[in-house]
Amino acid sequence: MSDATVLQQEIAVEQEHVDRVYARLADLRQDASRAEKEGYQLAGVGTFGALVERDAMVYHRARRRHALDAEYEGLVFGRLDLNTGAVHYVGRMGIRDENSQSLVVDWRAPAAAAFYRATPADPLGVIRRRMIQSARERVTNIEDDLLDPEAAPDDMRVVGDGALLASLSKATGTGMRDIVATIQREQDDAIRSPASGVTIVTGGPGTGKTAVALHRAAYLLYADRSRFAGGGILVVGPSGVFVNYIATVLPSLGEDTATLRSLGSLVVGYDAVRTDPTDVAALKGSLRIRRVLERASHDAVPGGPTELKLLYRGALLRLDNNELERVRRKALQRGARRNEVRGVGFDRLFDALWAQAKGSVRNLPEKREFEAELADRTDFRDFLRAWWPRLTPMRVLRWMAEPARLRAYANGLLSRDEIALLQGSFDDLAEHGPTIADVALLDELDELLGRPRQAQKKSGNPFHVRDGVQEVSTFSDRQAATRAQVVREEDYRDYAHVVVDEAQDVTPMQWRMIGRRGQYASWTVVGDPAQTAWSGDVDELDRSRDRALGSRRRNTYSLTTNYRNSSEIFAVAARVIRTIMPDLPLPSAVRSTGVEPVDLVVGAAQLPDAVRESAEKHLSDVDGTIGVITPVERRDEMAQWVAGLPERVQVVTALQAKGMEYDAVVLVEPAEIATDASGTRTLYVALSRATQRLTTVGTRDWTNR
Ligand SMILES: Nc1ncnc2c1ncn2[C@@H]1O[C@H](COP(=O)(O)OP(=O)(O)OP(=O)(O)O)[C@@H](O)[C@H]1O
Repeated sequence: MSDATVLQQEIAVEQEHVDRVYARLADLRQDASRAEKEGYQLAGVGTFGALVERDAMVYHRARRRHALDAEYEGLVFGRLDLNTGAVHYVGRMGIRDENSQSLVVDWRAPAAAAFYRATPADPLGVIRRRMIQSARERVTNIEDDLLDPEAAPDDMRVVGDGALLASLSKATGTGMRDIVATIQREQDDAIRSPASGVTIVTGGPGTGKTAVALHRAAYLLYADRSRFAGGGILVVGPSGVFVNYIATVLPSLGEDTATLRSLGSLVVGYDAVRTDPTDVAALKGSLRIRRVLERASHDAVPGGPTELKLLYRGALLRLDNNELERVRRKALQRGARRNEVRGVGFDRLFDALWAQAKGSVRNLPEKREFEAELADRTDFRDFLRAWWPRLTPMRVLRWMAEPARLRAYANGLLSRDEIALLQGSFDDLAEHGPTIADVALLDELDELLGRPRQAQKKSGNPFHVRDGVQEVSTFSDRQAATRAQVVREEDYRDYAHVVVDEAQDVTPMQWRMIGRRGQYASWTVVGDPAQTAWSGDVDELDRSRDRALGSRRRNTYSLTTNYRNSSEIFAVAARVIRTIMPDLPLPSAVRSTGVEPVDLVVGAAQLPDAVRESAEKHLSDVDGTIGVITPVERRDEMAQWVAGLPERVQVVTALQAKGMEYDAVVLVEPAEIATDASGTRTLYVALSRATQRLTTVGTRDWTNR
């Protein structure tokens, strides 16, 4: 029998099982819809109990239907034939038949672990591992690994060679795909690492760190749903572009309890995309800026009153600037937070006025009455508001735009050159909002200023809009929601798990910002030190990370295979990083396309055409996305050069390219990116984004660096 015939026969065998699974899925879906409809009909009964029941039913069934729909495509992707004679199918969700027999095991269940972990050396009871590829409900291909030939029955057939490679050669879409069907063993170790403590995953470009981090989030939700869905999972990535790219992975895993944020949007109310020049970003990211902010948070309000004059029962009470300063300083002693100790400041002001009044006012009433009389006066209240207003972090950060203030706050903490570097970097705050680095400063100021105590606001709507079940709003749902903690206040901070992706680029100040949101969390931290753009103090960076992670137990994993780049493309990236890190262990790229990257050096006048033509060429070379990666300063001009090309062509800066992946990349002016060691690491990142094709275009030769 030919190989092709055997394959067709085996496909037919699997198709039979897959048909059963989809038939069962259709039944379950119908059940869910019916129950949902019945739930709505209960409304007609009109009793309170019926309404409560209705909403609970509708809510749960709608969720169930949503889950069934989300996992439709490629639902069954694996089969294990065990030496006990048992057969397990592995898929995106667990499904049982009407007799509660398992038709598919959820990929995260212990019974599915062998699918990812079994090797010929350690088959874990698996004789044959089969990967089943399908399009919608049709099985299209099968790839087998025979792990324990000695135990294999004579009639067992083994087909195919390389499901992983087939999956890696598929075109890249605009969003990241899940890898549940082809998770490799070293990745699976990290995904199933213990739920508590800190899981640290390192590895070179394309080794699946992001994929592992996200699948780990899905695994944790499966392994201990009440803990992780209840507390929530925070996923932090470097940029908005990146967060959009990975946003598609978690819903496809059926999870809706993860909050995805970029470093510029972690603080409520901000969605920063602007970047500072590298040296400014390093300064703003360094812990030394904290003391500068602390001074600002205690300073007098610009334009605030410099004296207090009150005519009281015929006598003039007067506090000059020195006196006012003394009162303010005293109230702000020992790290007091300005917005929280307003009352203390006011009390001290009353004390100072009282002391004066005692010497100059006849018929002075009791101190209490004296205070009440003053507190009733509009002129006095106006003074208090101007002298000690409630300050927002943004208002204080804007003070730093004033050179004299910045110099005063930074005096003795930053060098002259550093102060000069910062000068001007806060000028655009009012008009353009904060930069990504500023957001961590705003969070720090929020901490330093504190917040006035407020009555707890009741939320009108207990549900996030996210899962589309807005209609549930009864008492029972609210209770259920509270149990599941679907309700999270806007500035929620008590996450059960925090995932930090591209951790090598998180600055010390940003670690503080993230740490505030993960005080009770377990953590997954993934990154690659060789890809960092950080140009500041490395020890300080390590210390801040350690402080955020605390003394929790750490489990460290390293990934060694680059699944993204063709070996031809990664060879170019590897050459670049070797120039500054000759001994760095690099991952091995498993896939060769036989196509060498192209390097073009052209005159400045030809650059726009060369970029556009390269992008056009790649449009015909590949089916998926094409990234045009540019130095930060050239972003806008590049967008013009490629204007009008299909949406598959996306312009990003070298910094925005962090974590991203494209089928083809046109990298513009590499020499302008690699101006120093940090720039060389950024160039390494940019060069390792493409799966199939890479063209570098510039006006200068950059290869002999
Ligand atoms: N086991 C796997 N099966 C199939 N594809 C995989 C596997 N592991 C990783 N990939 C794919 O390899 C590519 C790179 O993965 P990912 O982005 O997670 O790597 P990374 O280590 O975070 O990369 P970088 O550090 O360069 O940003 C993705 O397209 C991912 O889907």
